[in-house]
Amino acid sequence: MLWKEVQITTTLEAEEAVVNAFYEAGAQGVAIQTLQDVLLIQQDPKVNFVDESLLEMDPNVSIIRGYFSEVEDTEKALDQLIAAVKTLPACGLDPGDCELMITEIEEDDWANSWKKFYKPTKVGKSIVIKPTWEEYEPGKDEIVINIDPGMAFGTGTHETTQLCAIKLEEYIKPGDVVLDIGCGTGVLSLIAGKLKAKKVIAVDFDTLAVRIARENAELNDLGDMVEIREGNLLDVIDGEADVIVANILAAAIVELSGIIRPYLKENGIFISSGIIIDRLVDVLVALEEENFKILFVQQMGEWVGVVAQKRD
Ligand SMILES: C[S@@+](CC[C@H](N)C(=O)[O-])C[C@H]1O[C@@H](n2cnc3c(N)ncnc32)[C@H](O)[C@@H]1O
Repeated sequence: MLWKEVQITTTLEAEEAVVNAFYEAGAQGVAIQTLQDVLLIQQDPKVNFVDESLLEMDPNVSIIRGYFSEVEDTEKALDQLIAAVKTLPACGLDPGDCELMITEIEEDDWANSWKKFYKPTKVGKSIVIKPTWEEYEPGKDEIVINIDPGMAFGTGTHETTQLCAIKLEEYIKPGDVVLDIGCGTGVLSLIAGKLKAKKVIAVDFDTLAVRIARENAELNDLGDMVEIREGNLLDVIDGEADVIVANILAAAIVELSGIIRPYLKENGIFISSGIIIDRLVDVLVALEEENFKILFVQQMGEWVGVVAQKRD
């Protein structure tokens, strides 16, 4: 179905009034974009990529986009919208230049527009994480992971994923048993599989992530070796692993630290991330209380990755 996207660039003070004008003119949906919002989105751990050019936005400007379906009389809607915006100065609001842009978009393009920002990403020495729809010619010794993230976290572009991936590359030995707690798209499990782990068990409590991770395992011919289970943290795990990786939030890493020992072999490695720098101390204290030796701490942006080893 075709949609008309009508964009008006206005001032922060006129933002609310312009949004109202959009709705009164019959817009089916309205999206607001300000520099403030972009900065907030960038800090959200569930968002993997932000178009860098958005960070150059004027901080005093608000871009409002309204969406009109083809069944509406868009000409009439536009006239009504423009008339409403023109009344704003009389109400004491300065709407600025009100630059207007109208674009026709396919509904499908709208839903998939984020895909153009997701490109193959090289992580560590040999890992390349690539979206399924991009072509990539691997170099010698490169390991390519194909990912279709759908709505799950884990494109490989986020600092926390990369912190874990780099350490998996360093610590996994052929034949290892690996657990991936909070697997999202399954990206870390697939890396472990391609690094020749013997068995990988991945867990997520999000049903959608579990489905997407299973699809990605099949896509990478790792369906037999990487097993995806739905559940909370270690609830659906039995047995011991050589390496456990968990890219969740600090609170979950602290909780895991207290229950993880029985699931790790002697001298086993626990790689964790998703830890915002302010919570690093809590994680380190929790690990030390459980007699883990801290082998490595690395920061990327405001995120930290920690590698710890189980001691007797
Ligand atoms: C930050 S994402 C990491 C995804 C992927 N492992 C990566 O590194 O890109 C965290 C994932 O953990 C899952 N998660 C959060 N809390 C969990 C819990 N208590 N038990 C299982 N999964 C959890 C979320 O659903 C999400 O998919």
